[in-house]
Amino acid sequence: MALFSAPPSPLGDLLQTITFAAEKHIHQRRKNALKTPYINHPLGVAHILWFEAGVEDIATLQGAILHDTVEDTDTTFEELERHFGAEVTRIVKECTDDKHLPKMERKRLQIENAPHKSDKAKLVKMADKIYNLRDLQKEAPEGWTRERVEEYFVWAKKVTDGCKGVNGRLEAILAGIYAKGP
Ligand SMILES: Nc1nc2c(ncn2[C@@H]2O[C@H](COP(=O)(O)OP(=O)(O)O)[C@@H](OP(=O)(O)OP(=O)(O)O)[C@H]2O)c(=O)[nH]1
Ligand SMILES: [Mn+2]
Repeated sequence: MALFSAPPSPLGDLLQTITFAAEKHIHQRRKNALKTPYINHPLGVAHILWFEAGVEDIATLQGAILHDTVEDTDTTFEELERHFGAEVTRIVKECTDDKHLPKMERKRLQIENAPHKSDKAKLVKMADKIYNLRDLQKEAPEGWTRERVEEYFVWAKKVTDGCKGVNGRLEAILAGIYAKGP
């Protein structure tokens, strides 16, 4: 409960965003052996953007923190709009797969749609893939074969190739990851 009215600030906006995402992902775990809390992933994506890519735009960082809330929890775009406004909601929308579609179709659409996304959504998409690829280099999710990991690398490259032109640092990190491989 707020005891006083905090002044508007990007730091406050970020805290609200982190708290919202943490509550939404509360029951979700990563697919690793330790079953890490899922919130580590969206926070890690925002961390890559700020600390490795030099991204200072708050809406982009908020989009990163919220990027899996609609896809993976009961969160709606209306709810995001109400709490965080139109720009943040648009970024999340651009990063959200339609879960009603078959998986193969979703994967195909990510490749096809990547080049047409906004610059801010491209930043989130690239950082999302960096986080997941690094996870795969450390440890495959439970039940994943070597082949499935390799296929993820091939597919992720096709998606991130379509995101080129907005951040050289992210592109360099991705090039290093693909050169090393799984
Ligand atoms: N590497 C890895 N990924 C994990 C882990 N736990 C959960 N994930 C999530 O799994 C997704 C990648 O697995 P897939 O089999 O391709 O997708 P699926 O979730 O639709 O089954 C990613 O979703 P996403 O972030 O929405 O991204 P993407 O599906 O668009 O790549 C990733 O965040 C983990 O321990 N390691
Ligand atoms: Mn993600």
